[in-house]
Amino acid sequence: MKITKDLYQGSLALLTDFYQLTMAYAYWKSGKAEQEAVFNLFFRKHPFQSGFTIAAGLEYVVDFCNNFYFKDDDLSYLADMKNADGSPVFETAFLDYLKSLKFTCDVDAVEEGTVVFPHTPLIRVNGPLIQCQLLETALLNIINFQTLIATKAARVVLAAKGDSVLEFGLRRAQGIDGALAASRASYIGGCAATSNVMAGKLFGIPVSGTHAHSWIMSFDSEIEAFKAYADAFPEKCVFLVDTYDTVAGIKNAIEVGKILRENGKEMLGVRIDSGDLAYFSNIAREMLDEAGFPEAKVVASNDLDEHIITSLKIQEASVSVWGVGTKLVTAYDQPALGAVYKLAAIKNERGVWEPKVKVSQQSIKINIPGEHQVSRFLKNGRAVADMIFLQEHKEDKTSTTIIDPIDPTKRKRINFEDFEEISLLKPIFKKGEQIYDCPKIESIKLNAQENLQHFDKTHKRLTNPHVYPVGLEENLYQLRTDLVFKMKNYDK
Ligand SMILES: Nc1ncnc2c1ncn2[C@@H]1O[C@H](COP(=O)(O)OP(=O)(O)OP(=O)(O)O)[C@@H](O)[C@H]1O
Ligand SMILES: O=P(O)(O)OC[C@H]1O[C@H](OP(=O)(O)OP(=O)(O)O)[C@H](O)[C@@H]1O
Ligand SMILES: O=C(O)c1cccnc1
Ligand SMILES: [Mg+2]
Repeated sequence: MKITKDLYQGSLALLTDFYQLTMAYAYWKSGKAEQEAVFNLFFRKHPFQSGFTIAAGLEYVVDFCNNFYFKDDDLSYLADMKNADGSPVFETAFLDYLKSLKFTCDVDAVEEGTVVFPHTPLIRVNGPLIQCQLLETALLNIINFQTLIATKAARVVLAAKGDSVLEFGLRRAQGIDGALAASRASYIGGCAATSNVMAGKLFGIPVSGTHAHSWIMSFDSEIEAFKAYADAFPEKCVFLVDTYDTVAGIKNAIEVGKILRENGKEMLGVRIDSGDLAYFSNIAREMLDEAGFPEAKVVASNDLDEHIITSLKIQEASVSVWGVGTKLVTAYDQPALGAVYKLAAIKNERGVWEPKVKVSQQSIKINIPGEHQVSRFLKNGRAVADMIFLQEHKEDKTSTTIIDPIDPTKRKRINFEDFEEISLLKPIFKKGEQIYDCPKIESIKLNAQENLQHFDKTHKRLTNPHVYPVGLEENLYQLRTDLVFKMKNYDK
């Protein structure tokens, strides 16, 4: 689908921070607009203290880049902006330049659903400085949120250990767009369906659901409500049993289940939305089994997340479908992923690439200079390490050492012939032309599942996971160290 067309009616070029436009103007004014640059989008820490992150949002980025242009009304809005002295912020010649601006960047990115780690670029943009700069805010907005939610969903789904997880978040999501993007990302992360009908239509996600307490309350009795629902939806009966008394509710559900069966239909299950979910799900399971409904499912909901689901599993709750809303779509325990977008290299006036670093007191904030590639090494289908490197450093080598970007005492020797090597960054745009077909959401979801299977369970543990090694190829590590020393004047 065309996200900008269907959701936003056109270009999103103004979906940016004002400072991107002021920098763009100043780049143009100082003659730097067309200077070639490389920017990397990466995060520094997994969200939720997770041992892995699931990349998501690329289809939105592709659509954003394809529709990256300034409309006439965008330009008149900018033309009306005034400085304190009443003069225009942007001169007309610059606005004319923006009007004729065409997206001409190369974009390489990891595919949606890929398991990713701190420091590795999720997106690499190579092109005129002004364009690279103008993409920053929107790319971060898109990737930060969808990657965050896909990761949360993957954790919830891991906790559910093969049970279906339904995403019920729309009513508590962060606004309309937050809800839609969250439903999409939740599906990528492994949810089986969403309650969000518009997300179903826009993204091709399965839609499902049960019914609410209001349905029961609108009748004189619970059993009448169940019967009426069964009349309307004989194929889709999941009865919400906790409006008045959960045990009595399960009895009523069984009674109506028997009527359905007499008519050749099967009750799908019951939903419990309050109280002790371990206690009531076990009672429901026993009562359903005893009454001859072993196939009927027990659905649980009510402020669930991966930790409560894990606890309920440990308590041997008899839940087989989990409805998860608020804590999933709002990423309740960590509401933002902190991915950043940093200049990594720039071509100087003599046409020579210069790698760039931002020096920081905190070593985690020192970026990695240069135009990177990322390789994942697998042995017998199991991922063992990721390597960030510069192409020219790897050529002619049969082995190398990778070095942790934060703790140089952590190293790993890599003999290339011992591993299957996968290149994570795929070409998406070449000189502004899209050369990548965005996969269907089903294959993105499958990609996430297959990717996760490559990782040892110790990395997928929800608490205190084992850290997966990601390192800089030794020459890149040296380049970065030398550059930091140079910028800090340590060599003087
Ligand atoms: N056996 C259990 N072990 C751990 N957590 C549970 C268990 N049963 C329910 N929970 C969780 O405890 C919390 C209970 O919240 P709360 O007290 O607000 O719900 P409630 O009073 O049962 O329901 P409601 O207010 O919707 O009628 C929910 O997050 C729920 O998922
Ligand atoms: O709990 P969540 O993970 O967000 O899942 C969605 C919730 O939305 C519905 O009720 P709602 O919360 O609107 O009302 P209730 O809590 O009074 O049942 C549903 O019954 C779930 O409880
Ligand atoms: O279909 C449901 O059961 C549902 C949908 C949204 C929120 N809570 C529950
Ligand atoms: Mg609730």
